[in-house]
Amino acid sequence: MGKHRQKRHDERMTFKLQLADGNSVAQPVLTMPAKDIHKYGRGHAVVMSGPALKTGASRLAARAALAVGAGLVTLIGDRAALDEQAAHVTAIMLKEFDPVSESLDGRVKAVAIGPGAGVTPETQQHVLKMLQAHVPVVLDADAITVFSESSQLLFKHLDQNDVMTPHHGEFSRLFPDFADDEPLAAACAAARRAGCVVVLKGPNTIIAAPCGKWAINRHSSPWLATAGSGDILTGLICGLLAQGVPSFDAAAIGAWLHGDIGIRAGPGLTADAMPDYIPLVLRGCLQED
Ligand SMILES: NC(=O)C1=CN([C@@H]2O[C@H](COP(=O)(O)OP(=O)(O)OC[C@H]3O[C@@H](n4cnc5c(N)ncnc54)[C@H](O)[C@@H]3O)[C@@H](O)[C@H]2O)[C@@H](O)CC1
Ligand SMILES: Nc1ncnc2c1ncn2[C@@H]1O[C@H](COP(=O)(O)OP(=O)(O)O)[C@@H](O)[C@H]1O
Repeated sequence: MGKHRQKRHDERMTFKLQLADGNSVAQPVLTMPAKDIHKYGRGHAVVMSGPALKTGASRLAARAALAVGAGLVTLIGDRAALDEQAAHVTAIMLKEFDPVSESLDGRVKAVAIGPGAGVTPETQQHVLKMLQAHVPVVLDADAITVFSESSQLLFKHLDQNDVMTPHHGEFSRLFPDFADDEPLAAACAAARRAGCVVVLKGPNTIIAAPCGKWAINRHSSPWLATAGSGDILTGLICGLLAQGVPSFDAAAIGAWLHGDIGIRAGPGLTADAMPDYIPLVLRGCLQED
């Protein structure tokens, strides 16, 4: 394992993954946080903003990370991007930050990068820099595509605490030799090769770990096929990781919660509206003493 990881605190873990029939993701159990918890105890998540005029996708991810329970969420990026973000967010914090020359605050517990990032050399640099930090990283969208021609470089920096969330198009670019395989076999082979958790998205979403463990989330709805829906999933997983949920469980629970949003909301669902369903979805999972 290349990266130093922070010790996970079981008392901080309020989400429990449940599997039915061996590998089907079932409704997770959410327990109340400790009475004396504070926001840093619930975890600080960081989402890398896309550049100006491409900030929407990262904002969706940040909103989902906060709503799923991270105690604090910060969008990081350049000044022009943050000026745009500032017109839209309130509870989410903003920090001007250059991942190449600066390091993350030691209290950050999870990072998401890729939504709206752009397929550019800068995105590749930013991803590699984030992967050198001490925290789990969720890679989505352009953070995956940008390594189409240099997948080995990416795989060298990933470990089992990281999660990547490709749709089939992104998957085919990074794993062209598995792209035509049956999805379960493809996702498992990809996780082994990449050395991280792979979430192969679709009507059924497959979650595969490098150790061979896998699960399928069938709890979903075609209303989720809407622009920005995957950015919400990225934020959910990042927010769960920030709360100390282990990466495989965070990916599987995130997929179930995402599906539940689609089922509850139904027709007319847009990604903008998805974070508003998260409290309802979480209440459905809550086990009160
Ligand atoms: N509100 C926003 O600002 C949004 C920004 N987005 C960003 O837009 C950029 C491009 O992302 P896209 O995902 O649209 O495009 P991609 O750059 O991944 O390419 C889409 C191409 O992949 C193919 N493909 C194959 N299988 C697919 C599948 N299962 N789902 C989707 N496409 C598939 C499509 O046919 C299409 O030609 C990313 O940076 C993304 O984060 C999107 O997330 C949508 C919302
Ligand atoms: N037909 C479908 N049924 C169920 N879920 C779907 C369907 N189509 C897409 N989804 C889900 O919606 C999300 C779409 O993500 P993605 O393709 O990355 O879109 P975007 O880049 O616009 O955010 C994924 O989580 C995927 O599993």
